[in-house]
Amino acid sequence: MTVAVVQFGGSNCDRDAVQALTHLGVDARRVWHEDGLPEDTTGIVIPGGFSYGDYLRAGAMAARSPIMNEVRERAEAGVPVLGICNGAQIGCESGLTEGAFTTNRSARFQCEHVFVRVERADTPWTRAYEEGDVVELPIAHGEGRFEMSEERYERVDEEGRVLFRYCDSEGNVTEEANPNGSVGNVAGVLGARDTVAVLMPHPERATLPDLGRTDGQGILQGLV
Ligand SMILES: NC(=O)CC[C@H](N)C(=O)O
Repeated sequence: MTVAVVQFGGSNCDRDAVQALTHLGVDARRVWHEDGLPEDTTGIVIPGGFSYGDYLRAGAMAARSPIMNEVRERAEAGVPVLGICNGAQIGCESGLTEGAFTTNRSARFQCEHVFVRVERADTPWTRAYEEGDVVELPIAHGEGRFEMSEERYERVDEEGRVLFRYCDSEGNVTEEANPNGSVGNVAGVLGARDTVAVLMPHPERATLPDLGRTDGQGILQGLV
């Protein structure tokens, strides 16, 4: 079993993802985007960073790399795909998930800890949690505001595609707990299949015990 952590020019969380997955006993390796996905890929992580310097729009250029065609094909075949932060932006830009990530309401880069509520506990990414659980994770982004039209958001919500919502420490989804102005406090969404998910917070930065909290471990276990 091999999880491919796809690296673009400007990715900077690829090593962190490999290290966190290795800690969980997963065989994970970095794959340079031009090299394509290895035949034996059983899971895919699109890691965080600043692919192509966030020029144009964060994730827009990496989404057009040919490897993303392979990622889409594998995703359709049921291979689990997780996009984290810049990887979430690439996921939306490449159509793996709906919506878009735009500039934070603050118009600033934000690096802090947030709470997110588990909205669906019956997915590979959230098996380790109960619905309504509050998970503490780090965020570090300038373009993390999840956006889509109101009608589309209502449909996505009704279809149960919202995986995590920003909340306070008690699990209340409030405007104050929304760090970036995301519609519906959405912090993470599912793709067409439950095996595809993208999220702005960084579970790989909350997995190694040496780094403090380990709330993110369960999310990465979705790749196992
Ligand atoms: N940590 C990240 O992946 C950052 C994502 C992106 N560069 C942004 O600032 O929004």
